[in-house]
Amino acid sequence: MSAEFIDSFDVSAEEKQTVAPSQAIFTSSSVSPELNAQPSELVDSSRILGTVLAVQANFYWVQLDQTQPPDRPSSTFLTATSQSPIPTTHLLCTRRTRLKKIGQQVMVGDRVEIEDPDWAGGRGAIAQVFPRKTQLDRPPIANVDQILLVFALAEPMLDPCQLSRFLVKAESTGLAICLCLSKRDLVPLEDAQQWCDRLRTWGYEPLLISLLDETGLETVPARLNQQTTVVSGPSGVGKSSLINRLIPKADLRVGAVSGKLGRGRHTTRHVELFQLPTGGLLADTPGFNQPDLDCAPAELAYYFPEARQRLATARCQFGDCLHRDEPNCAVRGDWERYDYYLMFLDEVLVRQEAIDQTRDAESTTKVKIRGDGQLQTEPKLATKKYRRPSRRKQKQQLQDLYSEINNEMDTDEEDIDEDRLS
Ligand SMILES: Nc1nc2c(ncn2[C@@H]2O[C@H](COP(=O)(O)OP(=O)(O)OP(=O)(O)O)[C@@H](O)[C@H]2O)c(=O)[nH]1
Ligand SMILES: [Zn+2]
Repeated sequence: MSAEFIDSFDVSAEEKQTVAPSQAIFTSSSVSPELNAQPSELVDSSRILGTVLAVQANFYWVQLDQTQPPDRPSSTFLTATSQSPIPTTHLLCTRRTRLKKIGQQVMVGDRVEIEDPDWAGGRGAIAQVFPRKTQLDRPPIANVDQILLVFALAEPMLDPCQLSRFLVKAESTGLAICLCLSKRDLVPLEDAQQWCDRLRTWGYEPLLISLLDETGLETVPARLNQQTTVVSGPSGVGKSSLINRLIPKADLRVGAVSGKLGRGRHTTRHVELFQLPTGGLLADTPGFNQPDLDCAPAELAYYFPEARQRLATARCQFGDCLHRDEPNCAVRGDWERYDYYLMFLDEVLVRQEAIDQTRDAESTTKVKIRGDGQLQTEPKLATKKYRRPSRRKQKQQLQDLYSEINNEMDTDEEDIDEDRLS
């Protein structure tokens, strides 16, 4: 996002679209049918199409597909307010009232059509949001193709359980995953190679990089080319450093690893897509160390490539097998991460149970047996706290209030008398 975009609008911290570090990451939601009902992007050079790179309050920073309107010469325009040059590759847009009325949100990553461009002022209005291919809720980004998961080989130490947790969370989005092991310079080459071999048995082909001695960096752009990628990983693994290297314009702050836990400072706040020089878009996410696992217990096995592979070639005896101690289970076995599977399964089962209990407690109907023995569903009475008090109780409350006021008046009078005396 340009500095002008951030600086020209005085928005409060609450209004800015931010992702708190405590939030679970990679919550994806299914794409709404209304969105899919909208017209698609037709090839028509008279239409102004673009991608939303950043959102702040009610303004959208849109990168245009075409660098300038076809009927205008290539040039740079000045804004009336800042007098700083705004390239015609981007427009600062509002959302058409019609979209607001139908509740159409505009997210970072959305493909949009712009109307009424004010080329000199660098402004426009979003008239249409095209159907989303994918939608992440946390961080809120549309049309993401893949997740670049960065883990350091050291500082902070690579923990296979934590890595598995991030991988499961990333797998649950259904997006492609690119795993990157950073800080190669901090461990002997053999150790790094061992990690790569180990991760291959998990079903991943990691990139091995070091920003310090610049090894492996040439492998990264090819994996990001023409894709929209979200970078994720624990704090302090070098995500911001990597993005700054790939996109110097991004200028993300790099935090030093600090504290007993070897955690990095959390410096990443805005949800924003940066353009890769080679083509494609990249978003940073805040570093955090413990993503919540919130998938359904029955889905969990599918987020381990090793289990997925087993299920592709064999079937468990029971359709609802959770792959613990059920007979003739195709998943249970001596694969390295099976114990992590069991551990995460316990976690999602506990969570599921808590959700079920809340649902029962919040149920608004109750089942009654009628005189003729038939079951009948009827609405639950409001809880006591919302029931209207009885007349007797109301009268009692009034009397209490009356005597309370009388007592207070007596006390006040006594105080006044005392004042007079003193
Ligand atoms: N030795 C070594 N240090 C690195 C490398 N890459 C990054 N660092 C250092 O690691 C520390 C953390 O880097 P950041 O880029 O801030 O890490 P981050 O993942 O963005 O951290 P958060 O913003 O907390 O999520 C900084 O001190 C970097 O200089 C590397 O390849 N080798
Ligand atoms: Zn099974």
